[in-house]
This record gives sequence, C-alpha cells and structure tokens, in this order.
Amino acid sequence: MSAVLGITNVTRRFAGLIAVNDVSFTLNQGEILGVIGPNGAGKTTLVSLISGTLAPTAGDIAFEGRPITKLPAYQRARLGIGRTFQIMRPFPGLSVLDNVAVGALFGHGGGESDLDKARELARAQLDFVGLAKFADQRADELGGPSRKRLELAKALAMQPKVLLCDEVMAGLNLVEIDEVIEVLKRVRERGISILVIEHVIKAIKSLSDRLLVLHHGEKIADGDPDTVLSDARVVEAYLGRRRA
Ligand SMILES: Nc1ncnc2c1ncn2[C@@H]1O[C@H](COP(=O)(O)OP(=O)(O)OP(=O)(O)O)[C@@H](O)[C@H]1O
Repeated sequence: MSAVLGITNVTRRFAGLIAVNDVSFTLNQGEILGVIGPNGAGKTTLVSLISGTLAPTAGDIAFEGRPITKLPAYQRARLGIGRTFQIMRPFPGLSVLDNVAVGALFGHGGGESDLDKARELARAQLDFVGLAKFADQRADELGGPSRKRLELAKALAMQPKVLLCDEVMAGLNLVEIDEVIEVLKRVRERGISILVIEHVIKAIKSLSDRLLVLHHGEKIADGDPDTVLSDARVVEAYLGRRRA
C-alpha cells in the first residue's frame, strides 16, 4: 500500500505545552485510520497540522510523497486534503446547499469556478450524506446531527483525496452513528483515504482498518484495532480512565 500522507517526527508546542510530541505515522491509500486518545491528547492539533491551519514546531508532513509542511491550508485543500471541524460553524444566512457549494468553489484542483456547477456538485454531496431534503433551508437552523452531515458534505464537495474527520459522530445517537459509519465507508469506496478522530470506541473500531492512539501528545500505539485496544498502555491511558 502506498502512503498518501506521511507524518514524520511532528511536534507542536503552545508556549510551555507540547500538544503533539514527535509523532510519526503514514496514512495509506484507501485506508481508514482511526485516531483515539483521552481529552487533550493532541488529536485536533494533529488534524490542524495536517490540514495546515496550524504549523508544526518541528517535523515534516508529506502528501503523495511531496513535502507540504510549509504550504498554507488553502493550497493543501487544492492538493486534495479536506477536513471537517469539531466546532461546526455554518456560514450564517446561507442555505444548506450554498454552504456546501462554498466547499466546491475552493476545493481540490482550485475548485469549481462556475457557481451553477458548484451547486450541482453540492447537491450531489447533500444527496450522498442524506441531507438533500434540507438543501434550501438556512444552514444555521439545522439540528446537531444534520450539522455533522453538513460538515461532511462541505468537506466532500472539495473533492478531496484525503478526508480528515474531527469527531463527526460526537453527540449522535447509535442509529445516527451507524448511518455516519455507512457514509464514511462509502466515502472510502470512492477511493478517498480517511483519518478519523472519534471518542466512540465501538464506532471507530468497526470503521477503522488501523488505530493510532495519542496520549499527552505522544503516539503510544499504532496497529490493527483489536491489538491496539488490548494493549496495556492503551487500556491504562485511555480505556481504563474512561471506565473509571
Ligand atoms: N491554540 C492553542 N493554544 C494553546 N493550547 C492549545 C491550543 N490548542 C490546543 N491546545 C492544548 O493542546 C493540547 C491538545 O489539544 P487538542 O485539542 O489537540 O486535544 P484533543 O485530543 O483533540 O482533545 P479533545 O478530545 O478534548 O478534543 C491540550 O492541552 C490543549 O489545551
């Protein structure tokens, strides 16, 4: 399997705090990689370092073998790195459709320059995530679960090669979680590689080909989900704490 993303010895400090500490891993073509870890472990920071909204203090990030560490976020989006945000901020006043069309206008390859075509692409993404019936509604009037789907549709409209998902299942009930899992599996069938941060262990276990665990910014495990979830360090650092 070829690596679509290569993260090498990446560190990010915030003043005295090391949020991500010397982390290395690859995301392989067509893979779903789950990233877990306790609150504050550095998961969102890692996604921001890959998408380019944060710069690393040290280390290198490569996309399809090319260094992207110094590229700004919009250029990484053009190359094909799409992300969802944990805190959803739909463009206020815009319809659900136009929120997604914005993604289409700024996406992979420079995006779609024609607004009608961007809306056409956006409609297809809304259909894909099951939000088509809300297309003409104002995005800021959507309920929580639908906003999660909107985040996914916005990222997919950028036609990414890699999708970074930051807690797209948080706050959803079990049925909604299963629906999002199905959507993500279909995203992978499109040939898109996925890195997914999630707290819901059962969900991420059934979705991921591989699991990576962060604890205090350090990678403490990386491997097949069953092996990782029974690793003593992981149980102690993460599962044990959550069960306590
Ligand atoms: N902009 C920032 N300035 C200062 N500290 C930050 C900043 N962003 C994150 N941190 C700190 O870095 C650490 C890692 O945060 P991060 O949000 O990446 O963790 P996380 O694993 O995503 O947590 P959660 O599961 O709660 O979302 C935390 O201690 C956090 O307080």
